[in-house]
Amino acid sequence: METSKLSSSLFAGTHFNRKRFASDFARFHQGQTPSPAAPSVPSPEKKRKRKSGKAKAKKNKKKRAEAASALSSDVVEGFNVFKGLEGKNDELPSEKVEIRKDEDLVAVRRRKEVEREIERAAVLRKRFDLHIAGQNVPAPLESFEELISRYGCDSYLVGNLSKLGFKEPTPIQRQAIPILLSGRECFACAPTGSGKTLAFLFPLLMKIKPGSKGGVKAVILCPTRELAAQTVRECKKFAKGRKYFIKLMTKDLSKSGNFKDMHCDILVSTPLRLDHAVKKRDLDLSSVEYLVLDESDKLFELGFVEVIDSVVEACSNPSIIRSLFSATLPDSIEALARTIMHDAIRVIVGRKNSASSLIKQKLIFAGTERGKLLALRQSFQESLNPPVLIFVQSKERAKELYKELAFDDVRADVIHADLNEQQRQDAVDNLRAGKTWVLIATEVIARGMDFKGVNCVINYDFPESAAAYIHRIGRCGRAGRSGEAITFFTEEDKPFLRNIANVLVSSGCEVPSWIMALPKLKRKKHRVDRDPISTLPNED
Ligand SMILES: Nc1ncnc2c1ncn2[C@@H]1O[C@H](COP(=O)(O)OP(=O)(O)OP(=O)(O)O)[C@@H](O)[C@H]1O
Repeated sequence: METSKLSSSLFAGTHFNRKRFASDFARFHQGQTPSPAAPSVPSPEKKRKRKSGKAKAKKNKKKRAEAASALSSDVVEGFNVFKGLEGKNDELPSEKVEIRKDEDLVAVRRRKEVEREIERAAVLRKRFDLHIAGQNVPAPLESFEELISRYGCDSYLVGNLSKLGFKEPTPIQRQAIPILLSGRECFACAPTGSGKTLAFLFPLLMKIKPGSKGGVKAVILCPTRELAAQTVRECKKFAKGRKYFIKLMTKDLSKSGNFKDMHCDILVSTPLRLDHAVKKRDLDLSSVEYLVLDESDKLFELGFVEVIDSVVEACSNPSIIRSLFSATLPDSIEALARTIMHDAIRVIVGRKNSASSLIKQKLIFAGTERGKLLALRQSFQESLNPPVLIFVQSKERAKELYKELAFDDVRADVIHADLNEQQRQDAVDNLRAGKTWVLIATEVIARGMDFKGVNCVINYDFPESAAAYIHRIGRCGRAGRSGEAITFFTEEDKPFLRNIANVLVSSGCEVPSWIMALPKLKRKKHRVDRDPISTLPNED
């Protein structure tokens, strides 16, 4: 970025009382202290020179005042270049001049320090492809150790990260953690598998006293039970060795929990279970200091909005800090979410709503439903690189495909909403443990689930939106590993191809030109009625 562009974006949207401080700026920029002595009568020549000099000085003063005013906005915590300048005027008595000079030097030093901090932050943001919007955004982290030096983090917690093999913060962690630690609300949009979970959990662990009494301190909402359970597991790993009460809102707890006697620092739940507990079991959320909406765009989708509203209302602590995290954040959802946020900062890593660049994506034309089954078998014969996730559009189709693959020589399993909680968890665990090679799934595990080792995602049924596509394929290519995503399409899917093709193109994958020439569709979602999955001829 050019310097001028960089500074204009850094300094955008600032306010400063120029009239009040202009003389101070002019002074410390010129490195001179105005003489308090009475002025002598100037000659006409001197007058003219002084006039043009004055005009120049005025111009320079204005420029400097503007630059200094800008500096005051992108503040490094606790710094204010102009601290202590209030209430000064130009006509200082002579005995104060020396003090004034010292003050000027201090101010210049402070200003330089702030400039250096701003430059350092800008360099880091550029390096890690971080894009921010908002006022007074704290500088990104250079390392996890900075959490100790800058924010007084318990070195034990940082030690846990290194035990987990986390050497460096990921880009979203670099920026979102300081934002939350500075008590600011935020919208965070970063690619799948880029470490958003730690980005919202770590500030909670740093800020909340373990085992504190007085009610729930943090609530994390996730769209599915599997994701909520995974978040609890992750949180416990990061908090290991400290006695936090980290609770998952299970079905039983939601229906029959005695919340008055419950010790809970961090509560993770799906929206409906939490809402049920609040309304039917008198769960009090008025002490909640942090509310995190993970996969926030999903939570704000129709059907959930009212429940979210109700939970937000129940978290009535006026100083609550809310944050929204997702790999996709449509403008409409952001606008809706802003209505509940307060002076929120927006952080985007890379390009908004794009797929992870670590995934090699392919579109395959399979013609018909029967063609898809043939293509799948063929691809397994050519190369089966387990673990593989296969997404279909409904639980009926998941069962049908499972029946087909059960006769083949692949260790397949299935996960969908008709299975009970334990069966769903077993299916996930078996894939993680390598006992199953292929897991056939519905949207239930499309979001947030962390399968580190998944090598390939196959969209057997075309995804219903670009966001669904990004989340599905994001089950591979996580934590810096590469992955492969294959998407089958039939004649029926052709009108919706372009939306998905745009995602491929924006992450640098090749797409045939005829697909890019297809008309753009206004409708963002689609679901095709499909023939059942079967190698047997149709009975009718
Ligand atoms: N700083 C780090 N260093 C190394 N690995 C990390 C780091 N932070 C997170 N991870 C690992 O990266 C993986 C993905 O993290 P996480 O599940 O938080 O991704 P995400 O951004 O929430 O993805 P999604 O959008 O799919 O929910 C996890 O296995 C996690 O343990």
